[in-house]
This record gives sequence, C-alpha cells and structure tokens, in this order.
Amino acid sequence: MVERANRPSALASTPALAPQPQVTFSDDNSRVTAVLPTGESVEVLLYGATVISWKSGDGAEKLWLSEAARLDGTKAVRGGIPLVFPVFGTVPNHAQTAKLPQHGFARTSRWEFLGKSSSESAPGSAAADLSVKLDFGLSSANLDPSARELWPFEFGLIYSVLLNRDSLTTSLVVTNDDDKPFDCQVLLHTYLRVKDITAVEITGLADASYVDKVDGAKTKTQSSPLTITGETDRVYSPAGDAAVIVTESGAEIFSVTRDNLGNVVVWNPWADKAAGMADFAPNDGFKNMVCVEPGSVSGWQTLEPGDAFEGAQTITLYS
Ligand SMILES: O=P(O)(O)OC[C@H]1O[C@H](O)[C@H](O)[C@@H](O)[C@@H]1O
Repeated sequence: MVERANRPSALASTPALAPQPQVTFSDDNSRVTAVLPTGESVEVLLYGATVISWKSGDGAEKLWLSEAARLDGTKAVRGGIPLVFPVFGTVPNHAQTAKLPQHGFARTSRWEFLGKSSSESAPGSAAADLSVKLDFGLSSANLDPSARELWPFEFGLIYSVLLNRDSLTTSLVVTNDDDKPFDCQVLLHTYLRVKDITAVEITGLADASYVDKVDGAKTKTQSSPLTITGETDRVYSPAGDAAVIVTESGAEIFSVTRDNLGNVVVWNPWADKAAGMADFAPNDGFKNMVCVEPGSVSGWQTLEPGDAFEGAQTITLYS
C-alpha cells in the first residue's frame, strides 16, 4: 500500500480557491435580514411579513418607513411594504369580509419564517449574480382566534421576498384549504421613498381608469403623467400590464411591474391627513414618500376549494 503522504498532492499544486461570495443572513425570531455580498439588503418583520427596509448596494434606503412606526406587533407598520389581505380598506356591504378591520389581518398577524434560498450555491456564481429569497407563511391554523372569528375560512398564504442586485420582487400565493369558496382581495402596500414629492412624476398609467377616493369615488381617466400636489388616493385599473415608472426631477428612479395584479393604488396622505396619523412621522414625511400599490382590489378573487391565486410585484432600480 502506498502511503498517501508520499504521493504528490494534487491539492497542494492547485491554487487556493477564492472564497465563494456569500449572502449574510440573520433571524432573531422577530425579523429576518439578508445582505448580498455587494451590499444590497432587505429586512422583513415577522409581524405582518412586513418588508421594513430595502437598501441598494450603496446603503441608500429605497422604502419609506415612518419614524413613529410601531415595530413591536401592536399596530400595522406605517411604511415599508405592509400586506393587505383578505380585504382592501373596509367593504361593509360584502358579507364575508364586512367584520374585518381595514386592510384585513395579514399585516397584523405574526407570520412564520419558512426559510431562505440563495443562488450562491450555483457553481461559478459571481457576487454580481447572487440573489436571495425569503419565504414566509401564514395559515388559518396559526391565525389569532379573534381574526379567525372575523373570517372563518381555512386558507394558506405564502409570501416570498426575492432580493436581486437591482430589484426586489414580492409575491403572494393564496390557497383555499376550505371545503367552501371564499372571496378575497390582495394588495402590496409599497411605500416608495422619494427625495421630494413635488418633483415626482408617475407614468405608465396613461388612459387608465381610476376611482378617485378623494373626490367622491368618481371614476375618471388618467390623461397625463400623474403628479402629486395634494392628498391623492386612487385605485387604477390599467388595461394592460405596463410598468409604472416613478421619475424624480426627470430621472427614472423606480419601475414597478405587476404579475397577475390588475390594480395599482397610488396614495399620498399630504399634510393634513399625515398630521392626523399618530404613527406618521415626521409630519412632513409625506414629502418623502409615495405609495404605489399593486393589487387585486376592484373586485373579488373567488377561490374554490383547492384553488390558488398568485400575484407579484417587481420593483426595479435605475442606476
Ligand atoms: O392607514 P392605513 O389603514 O394603513 O391605510 C392607508 C391607505 O391605504 C390605501 O392606500 C388606501 O387607498 C387609503 O385609503 C388608505 O388611507
């Protein structure tokens, strides 16, 4: 038998492998954070599966989060990306959801972290190609009994947050695990951060009809790029699925694409409404945000037993 030690070692002559770039990750039982090797990061609170931070590689925050947002699970988070399910706003004349609080219970429930997957294990992957996906789950089985009483259906929700170098995708899958159909609405209530709302223009909604919630719920048609000059609360129903582009001072900053979500809500509370919200700070924070909220809210998704509905948004940054 030849002693291994006497043989020339193939390994010894191989140059040391460069360390694989890694996604850094932390989970402290209340929030999950992932950081790509190139610096991009995302932070998700288990309460509501609310994305509370999304940073580009240079450390710039892309989402607006109120300085007075409660992050302790006592109130829906003011900012980031709260999840709206199974009702948007309140719909008193819809028997199934009439008892639910505004925007339902998904944003005020504690979700389970199901796990992470990243592209770093792919052989030869370069730092620039890395992405990470975080999955969260909520089902009737782990719902607070008080919420279950208000909406007594067996359901499952899987929410996935995918961070790439230049984009964030959030997608929600709803399944009906009951033996009877239920109706639901979903919406990704994204608070985008801007430097100066008066310099913002939103395109991609041309010719779309919308319900103007600050003008008696009248139905109108968008004729030109949208600028925000006062309280704005509109539910758009664009005919196609064109991207919604947010520009600031003429430069494109965000593109929001939708997958299987027929509505886009655009919301800015402006000065008076912002001042009236105890968890909205600073008072002039409305100048630094605009909500662009892909969803399915102008009608109902009726899910038969065993059926599923999936909807997603991708927010891409311009460099
Ligand atoms: O205060 P919240 O329950 O978080 O709702 C905040 C806003 O959400 C959506 O954008 C609705 O269209 C608005 O009417 C509502 O004011």
